Amino acid sequence: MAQEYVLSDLQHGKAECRLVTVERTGSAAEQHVLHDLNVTTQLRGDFAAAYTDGDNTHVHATDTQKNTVFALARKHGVSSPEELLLHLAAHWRTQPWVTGTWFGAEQAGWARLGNGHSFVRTGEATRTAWVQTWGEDTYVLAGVRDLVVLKSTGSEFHGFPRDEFTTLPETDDRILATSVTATWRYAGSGQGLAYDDCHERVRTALLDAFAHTHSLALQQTIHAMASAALDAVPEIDQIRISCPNKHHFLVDLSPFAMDNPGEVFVAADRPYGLISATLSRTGAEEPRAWAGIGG
Ligand SMILES: O=c1[nH]c(=O)c2[nH]c(=O)[nH]c2[nH]1
Repeated sequence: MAQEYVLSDLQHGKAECRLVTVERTGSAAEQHVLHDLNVTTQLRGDFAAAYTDGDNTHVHATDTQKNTVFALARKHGVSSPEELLLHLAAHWRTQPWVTGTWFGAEQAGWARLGNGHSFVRTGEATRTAWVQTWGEDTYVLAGVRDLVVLKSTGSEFHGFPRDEFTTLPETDDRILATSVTATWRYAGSGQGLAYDDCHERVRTALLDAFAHTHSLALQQTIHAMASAALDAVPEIDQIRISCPNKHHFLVDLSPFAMDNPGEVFVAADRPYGLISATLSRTGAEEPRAWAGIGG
């Protein structure tokens, strides 16, 4: 007898559409506005026949989805990654057989080089955004990744359990370094907000909290950063932060008859601690909003 299996979690779309737009003012001394995005689309819906029978009647081709990214960028412009994704969601959620959508974007930064049309890539961090719909519900999330920060003092780690496998010494002064991935969810349906401004305020809150928290654990710093973001930006309801602990170990220079009073370190790249948490306003948990969103 043939086995019965359950087919689920069907989605298809185009990953990593590299979209670059140039907003032109048309004046003689043009100040172009550049947007550099990496957009991924995913549709959920009644697509089972394509998997079971190769029947593509309901399949909105991933090529069509890619074209829609570029066409809607032309039609609406790209005022922010969130707004472009909301236009994509508004388009696709009304198409036949589509019951849900998922759109993600990463934005690379470009800084001006003075003449209005020349730019240099800023490597500091990548801005991220997601819009997803489940039936009538819309969720807008945004974030930052690869925000690399370090403090050369003001970090301790002690009081942890010791057993037969523990070798880590306790410390009251160490380097704390990490690469912050933070993702936040805008309250309610998350629409109609000043996304660039919100992004800047969250980023500032995260960096200020990192700098000004005297850290007893990276966990405590993560909590301080998340709280600072929720305090500073009422437009957001939840924030998830994930941080690798980029260990810096004091080098033993005693074989060379040298001391090392916290000045020479080896930066180890792996393994690394990996620590994360989500902080939500009370009652604001929305697990569906986070489906398919890492970090
Ligand atoms: O801030 C830290 N948190 C940990 O959980 C941990 N574990 C570890 O080995 N070092 C650290 N540092």
